[in-house]
Amino acid sequence: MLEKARTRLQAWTPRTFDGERAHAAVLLPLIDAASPRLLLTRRAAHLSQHAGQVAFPGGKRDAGDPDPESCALREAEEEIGLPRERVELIGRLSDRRSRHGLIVTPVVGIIADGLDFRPSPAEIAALFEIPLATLLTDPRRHTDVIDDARGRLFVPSYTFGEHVLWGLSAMMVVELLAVAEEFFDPALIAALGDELDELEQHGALTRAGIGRGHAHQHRPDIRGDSIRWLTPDHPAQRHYLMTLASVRDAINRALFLGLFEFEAHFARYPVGAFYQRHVDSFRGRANRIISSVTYLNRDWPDDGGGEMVSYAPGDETRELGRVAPRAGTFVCFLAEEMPHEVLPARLPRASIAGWFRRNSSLGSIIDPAR
Ligand SMILES: O=C(O)CCC(=O)C(=O)O
Ligand SMILES: [Fe+2]
Repeated sequence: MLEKARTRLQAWTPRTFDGERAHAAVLLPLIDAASPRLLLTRRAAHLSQHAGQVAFPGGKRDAGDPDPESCALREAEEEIGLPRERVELIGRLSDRRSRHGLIVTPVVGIIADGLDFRPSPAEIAALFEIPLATLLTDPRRHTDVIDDARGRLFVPSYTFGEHVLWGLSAMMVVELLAVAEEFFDPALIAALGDELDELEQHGALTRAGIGRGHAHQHRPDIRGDSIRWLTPDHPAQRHYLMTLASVRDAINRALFLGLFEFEAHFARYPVGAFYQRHVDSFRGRANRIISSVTYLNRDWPDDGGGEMVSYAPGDETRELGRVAPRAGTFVCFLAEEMPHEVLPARLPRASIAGWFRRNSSLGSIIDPAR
């Protein structure tokens, strides 16, 4: 598992705060064991900031720290007595802004099992470890709704005995799990890619349009992909639909969204094709609640283009982020909220776009599937 985490973190582009230097750093220590564990601390009760809270070892950058890694390693050495030469750094996660306005860069490191820590009583009240496998079951006790400069965030709060892991540290854990864990088996992604190739060779794709029912029209100036709806008749497609049904259940458990159905289509964007900025559902008019996209492109080059660009809900000019369409990458977002577009690609681009639906009719408007 850590082998994968290593390669996946290396390929990950964490978000940074534009033009702002990170002012603090923390170390997420991953203990190398058959079932890897994450090492956490509870800060001493008498500290001036974040007293008694669960956190990763770390702190503010010194003049002597050339980068966030040096800062995190120095702090970990001071706080828990972890010698820096015992840490194999494997990557960074996205910067986070603390409640006090501090920008924190998380760095991830692997350490051996059975190291002898020496927590500093001045700073640390307790050290504890949580298996990644436990965190992957999403054992949240509740969900905190946090309004942040980037929008509203739903952040899990986990309780482990007397320790509560929440806030910034929980966000870091969620990102680590999302990056390090391979959600889809690469063999499934490859099989889906092969099925799409085959459908294309048999002329089974149709040019995608925009609008539903009578309003449906082909507008290659707006979107240039060709599609085919997934069916459970093919093993790989069935497996994909079943996996997404488990995602639906997990989302319903955590967020009470009442998602009911899932529909998805393969999409092939020829070289140079794009999909202009749009939202996938119009507020109150339809029942697509969450959009999902899974990319199928093996060995996608850094300069391949074809990124999906997302924009801030309510401010379509503010870019939120870009996702390269690399095989196995999976994205999910609120269908009515988030404008997004597909940039032209240098190579044919393959994906599966899907929607979790709520089954409802609103007055006289009955929203049909598709
Ligand atoms: O392929 C993508 O990245 C997004 C596709 C999309 O926005 C859509 O099909 O509605
Ligand atoms: Fe879309």
